[in-house]
Amino acid sequence: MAGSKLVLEGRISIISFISGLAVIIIPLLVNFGSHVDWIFDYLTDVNGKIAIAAYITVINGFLLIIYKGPLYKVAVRACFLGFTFGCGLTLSFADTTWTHFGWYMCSLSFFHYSEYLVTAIINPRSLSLDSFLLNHSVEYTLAAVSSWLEFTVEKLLVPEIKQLNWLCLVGLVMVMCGEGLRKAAMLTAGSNFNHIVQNEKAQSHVLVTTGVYALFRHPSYVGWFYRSIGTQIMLCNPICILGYTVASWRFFRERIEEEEISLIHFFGEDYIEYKKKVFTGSPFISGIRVNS
Ligand SMILES: C[S@@+](CC[C@H](N)C(=O)[O-])C[C@H]1O[C@@H](n2cnc3c(N)ncnc32)[C@H](O)[C@@H]1O
Repeated sequence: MAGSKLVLEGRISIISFISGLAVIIIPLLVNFGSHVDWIFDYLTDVNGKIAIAAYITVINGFLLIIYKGPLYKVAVRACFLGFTFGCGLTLSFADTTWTHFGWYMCSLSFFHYSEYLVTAIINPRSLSLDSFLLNHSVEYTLAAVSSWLEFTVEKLLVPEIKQLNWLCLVGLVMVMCGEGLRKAAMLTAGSNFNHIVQNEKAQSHVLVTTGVYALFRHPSYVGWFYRSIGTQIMLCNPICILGYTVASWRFFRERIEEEEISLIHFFGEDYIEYKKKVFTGSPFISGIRVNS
């Protein structure tokens, strides 16, 4: 991989993500006087909303003219994620009680975009629109929508629990560490990493046991697990903190067992030896039992 060029889809996704992200310059271009909370004024102002809507419409029009068919589908998704990141960033710096939701918007859009970009770098042969993980599963979508609903309802009924700054910071740190660990795992495993668990061994598939794989057997799942709980801590969503913890723990317990059956089939004794030495990384998950 070293020295090789990023595939066309990857390059288009970067341009499109930045085009969406550039929405942050709109409030900077418009002079709203010397208000301290001028970004908040801008966000709530009708003209501000019209400017944002006009911006995204124009950018989408450009993408539609420049890119055709499958390339447009990549561009529009990356642009939407960049736009969400930009709106989240603007909200984060605004003088509003929605700051932590702004952090959440940034973390969610960054996660989905970086999954695509890193896949384009490490394993372009497996790259597809699914690499954005936007349509991961019905359960995943339901979990996301539930967290937005819980945040909104509690913000209306018990607004004080949404302002626990220290807790939001703990969540933010968990999100950043989890995200970092996941991306480190993807970059370490390289072309051996695939969003779809492989049941047939590719000729080039080798067992990775170095870097973060020397610390944990399933570092990308560890990262995802803590990152997803971190998003709910950041939003101070008590119901979803519990729900996300239980649901993701069950999901990864099953997933790790299934994956390890294939890995033992692929690498035999080498994987069994590796399994003896290195912990899965997830609490109370030991992986597939092997009789030796
Ligand atoms: C979504 S990746 C997850 C990798 C790993 N479970 C983790 O959490 O970092 C799934 C793919 O990685 C492959 N894989 C998992 N562990 C591996 C290892 N130590 N070396 C090489 N390939 C591995 C599996 O065969 C599967 O196709």
